[in-house]
Amino acid sequence: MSTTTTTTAGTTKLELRTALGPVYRDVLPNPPRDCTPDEIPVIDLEPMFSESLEDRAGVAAAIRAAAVNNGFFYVRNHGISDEIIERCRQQILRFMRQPQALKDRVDSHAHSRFYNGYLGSRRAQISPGETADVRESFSFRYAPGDDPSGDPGPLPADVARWLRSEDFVWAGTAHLDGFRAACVAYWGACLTLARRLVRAFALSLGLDEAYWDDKVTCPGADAVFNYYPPRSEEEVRGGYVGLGSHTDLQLFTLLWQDQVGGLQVLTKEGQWIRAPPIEGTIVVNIGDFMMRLCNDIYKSTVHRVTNESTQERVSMPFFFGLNFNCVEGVVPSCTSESNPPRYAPISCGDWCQMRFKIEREEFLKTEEGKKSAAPSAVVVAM
Ligand SMILES: O=C(O)CCC(=O)C(=O)O
Ligand SMILES: [Fe+2]
Repeated sequence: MSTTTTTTAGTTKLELRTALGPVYRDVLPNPPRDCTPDEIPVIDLEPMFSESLEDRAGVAAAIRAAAVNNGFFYVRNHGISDEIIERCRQQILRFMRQPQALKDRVDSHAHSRFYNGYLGSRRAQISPGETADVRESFSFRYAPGDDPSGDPGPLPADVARWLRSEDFVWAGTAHLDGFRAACVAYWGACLTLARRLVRAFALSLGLDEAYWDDKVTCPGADAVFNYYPPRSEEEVRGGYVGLGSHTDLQLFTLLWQDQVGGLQVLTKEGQWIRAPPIEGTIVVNIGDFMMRLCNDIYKSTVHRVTNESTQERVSMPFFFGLNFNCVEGVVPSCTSESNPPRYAPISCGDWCQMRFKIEREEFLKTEEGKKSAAPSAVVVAM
């Protein structure tokens, strides 16, 4: 590949935020280019739903190959219907196109204890060395009453204390007929798919398929609906990003994106590659917690988004992890006497909380962040 011949002299350092403090990556000076099918393959999930273990093992092997490489792949035949996706996308557009005051009813800074609700454009900055994010988002989390596998019923206290859903997100959007139902239907379909996929991941790591089954009963299942408006002239001139460079936090992310494009992935070599929309697919990428559990065999890969088009862009990631109370260390199949665990066990909940907190606290110290501390009733002029 031509990128490997570039000398290190022209590289730049990219600072990334992690739960444990900053880490750095070298980035080549080459402009972003399209990915090749080897770099971000398309995996057909049809055989994952087969009765035959051999079929399922084939999918697991394909996942492993992608996960050790760039940690990103597309899946098709994933089982989430076009109707569920389209209804959700339409409702997100409807929510985002409302007057600012209506969106601020569910403002995250003002109302949420757990980073749920609405975040306006330039109200967060995921990457410390880039700009605030020109992205609006609406987030909600696992609620037992909405679980597509059925309400798990009364939860033990150590599980219940980790529940992160908040009703204000639905109370403040109740005027949008069908909004909640469409969001929850998409979220539920993602959760069902993720619980299947986590079995394929277990198989891919040489574990029993059921290895994590009882640890995903009340899981990290965070929907974050992203809306990237076309950037203003000023934002284009200022080199504003849509969503700055970052890694995802949990086991893996399911990411539906519309046809506008803008997602980029940083390869091991330090080359930005575009992950263009492919109709009928969902992007899957490895998160930091999975990388910990498999002792770095699978890669939690840096990615970023900028909407360079003149259209609105919608993406609908779903972040999937273990039950937040589960304290999990490196899995047995990824460690040996000669390859000891690099990471201490930690709960998925603590892991996520650490980074969300750092991100919010650091942002509130920036100039743009200080404006977010304004009372929610005040629409702050940008
Ligand atoms: O919008 C996208 O394509 C990616 C979003 C993303 O990376 C995230 O929300 O973590
Ligand atoms: Fe992401």
